[in-house]
Amino acid sequence: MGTALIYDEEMTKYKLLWVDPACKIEVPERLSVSYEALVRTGLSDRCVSVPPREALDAEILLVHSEEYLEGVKKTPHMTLEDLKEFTLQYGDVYFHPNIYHCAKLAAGSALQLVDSVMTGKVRNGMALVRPPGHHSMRSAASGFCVFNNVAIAARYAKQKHGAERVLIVDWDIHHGQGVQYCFEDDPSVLYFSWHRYEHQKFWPNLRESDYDSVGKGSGAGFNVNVPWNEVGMENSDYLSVFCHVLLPVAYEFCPDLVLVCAGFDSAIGDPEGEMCATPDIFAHLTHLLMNLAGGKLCAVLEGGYNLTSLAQSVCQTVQTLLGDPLPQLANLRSPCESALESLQCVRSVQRQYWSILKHAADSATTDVSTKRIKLAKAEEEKAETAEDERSQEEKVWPEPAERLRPPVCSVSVLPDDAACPDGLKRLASSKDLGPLLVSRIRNRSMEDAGDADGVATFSRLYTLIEKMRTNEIGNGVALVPDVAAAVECVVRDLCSDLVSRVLVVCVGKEELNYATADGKMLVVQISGEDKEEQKGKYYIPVCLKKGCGDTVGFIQAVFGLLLPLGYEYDPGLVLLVRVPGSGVGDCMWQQLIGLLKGFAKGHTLVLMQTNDGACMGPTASALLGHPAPPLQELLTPLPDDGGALERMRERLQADWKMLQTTGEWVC
Ligand SMILES: CC(O)(O)CCCCCNCCCN
Ligand SMILES: [Zn+2]
Repeated sequence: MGTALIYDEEMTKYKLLWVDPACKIEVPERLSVSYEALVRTGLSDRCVSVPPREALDAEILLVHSEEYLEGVKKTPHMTLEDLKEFTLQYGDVYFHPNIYHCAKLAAGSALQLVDSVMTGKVRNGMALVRPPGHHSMRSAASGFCVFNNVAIAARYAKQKHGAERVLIVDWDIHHGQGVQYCFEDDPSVLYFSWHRYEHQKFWPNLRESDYDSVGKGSGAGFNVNVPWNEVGMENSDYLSVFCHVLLPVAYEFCPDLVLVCAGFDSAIGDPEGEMCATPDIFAHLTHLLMNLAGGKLCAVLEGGYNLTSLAQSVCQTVQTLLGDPLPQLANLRSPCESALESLQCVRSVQRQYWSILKHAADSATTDVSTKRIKLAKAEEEKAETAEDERSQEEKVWPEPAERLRPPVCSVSVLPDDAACPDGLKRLASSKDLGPLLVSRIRNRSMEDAGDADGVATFSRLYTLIEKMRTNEIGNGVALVPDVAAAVECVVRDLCSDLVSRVLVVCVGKEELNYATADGKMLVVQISGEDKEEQKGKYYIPVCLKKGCGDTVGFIQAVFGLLLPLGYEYDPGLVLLVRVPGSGVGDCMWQQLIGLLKGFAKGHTLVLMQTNDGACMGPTASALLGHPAPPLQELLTPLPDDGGALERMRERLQADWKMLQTTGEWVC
């Protein structure tokens, strides 16, 4: 299934008609440069073009009041003076004779996108719209927004398509207060927003944008705010919040549909955000959401005012929606102190609502005086570096790397009598390994590798790994007689001269404890076995008391440990090993394969035991990029699992900074 793209140049036909410093950044070129970039890169041709439509009154009234709509309806006939007068009643927004028409098209575009995705016409999609929507409220325009496009889309998805749970992810750098107000008492819509806040000093300067606004009444826990109290946030800060807050909660929420308030003013170079995350981060943010809701994801443009980073970020997002390999995020740094403090505050306030966060460090015992002193200290430090004097130095960043699709997506290495799953190509050709490697293979591993087909298997694996390295092949799955022996052979003999860092993810209890101390491989083993302490930095046994069948425990391990480790380690290849009898469910297995594609440009080699072939179907489906089916409602985790994982994370974070979730300050 394809990716929808909704765009119409009509939405470029309104602009600021008078002087207003607060609004001058919201220009028509935002839309045209974004679309032109998609055309120039060939991405628009690969999308399913879906036309926008005007939202109907009834649809707008799903969120807005009659009197507000009636007022906006009058603007096309207003004189310039009337338009200015009408505008004065709202903040940081402007009206234009054509903005009502464009606002209906923007909202209608979001609805067209929801229809296309919910009816299965496409898998996912993006709507390039203006005016944006997430600040507009029931009876007020705000922050360049007239109608709340995404809020209307969420209500519409529930009413028309029977969606029961809708997740709204707002990665725009401003707080979408309009969305928060709309759903704060509604447990069927989970609103997540991060936003520049600076302790309420940044627009819209609302007390209710802070982390302790968790929703009201039955909606408590279904509003998640992550305030950024400093500028300059980077890729690692964004990924930490996704791994340690949004994704665990989103998986527990188990939405039927994901809507993204896709604002790109959170990217480097934007005058509003003043952040430092690079455009390719949106490839990963999009990817990390694509296995929720069976892949049903609708991204609707909100902000983004640096035309260069906006266009690049839009392309990164659409290219990921199309299923292309992800860019490698090089040299991630540690989340900064301020981000860690926000992370800790959010997790501690949300832990009472989300069992998956149950064991987050509890800093509810806020020592206000300490915090006040520290804040005062921070303020005076900040005063010294008087922000306004700080030169708005031109930010520069590298153009995102090209993301080439390999000619062959997925291959299989199978015994001759095993059927090749549809969609996969059977790797027949096997490189002549030469006597040295053959002898190493023979004497290293088990007896049956010694026989002809054993060596043939390994020579095919070598070929496969080599072709992944040259990006001729995306990923692959191999059935081998004995996975434990095969892993050792692959890592020690085949990868050693082909790949610099191999992330080995082992699901099940096989003894794999030969992690090299030199960091050439990182082994994360998830099993039900209570392992002795981990050996060194590069062998991390994760024990799930209820075994790998425990969905919540597994999700906690994936997001709390595996993904942050993987991002920090930045492997050139992922080796995913399925040990027979691990008990991991097919859905979880497919989710895992889907998520691990975010590493090593999607070069994953799955090793399974020949007698485990029953799982070949789901494995092939996930390797081919089909969205993993939603996990069934997540059950509450056994207390000890969560606690054990938290303790393990705290122990490991000295070595692995992406595992940190607490700052030195209490919040
Ligand atoms: C969609 C959006 O969230 O990007 C809209 C942001 C509105 C910002 C209003 N203040 C602007 C102050 C100018 N320095
Ligand atoms: Zn914004």
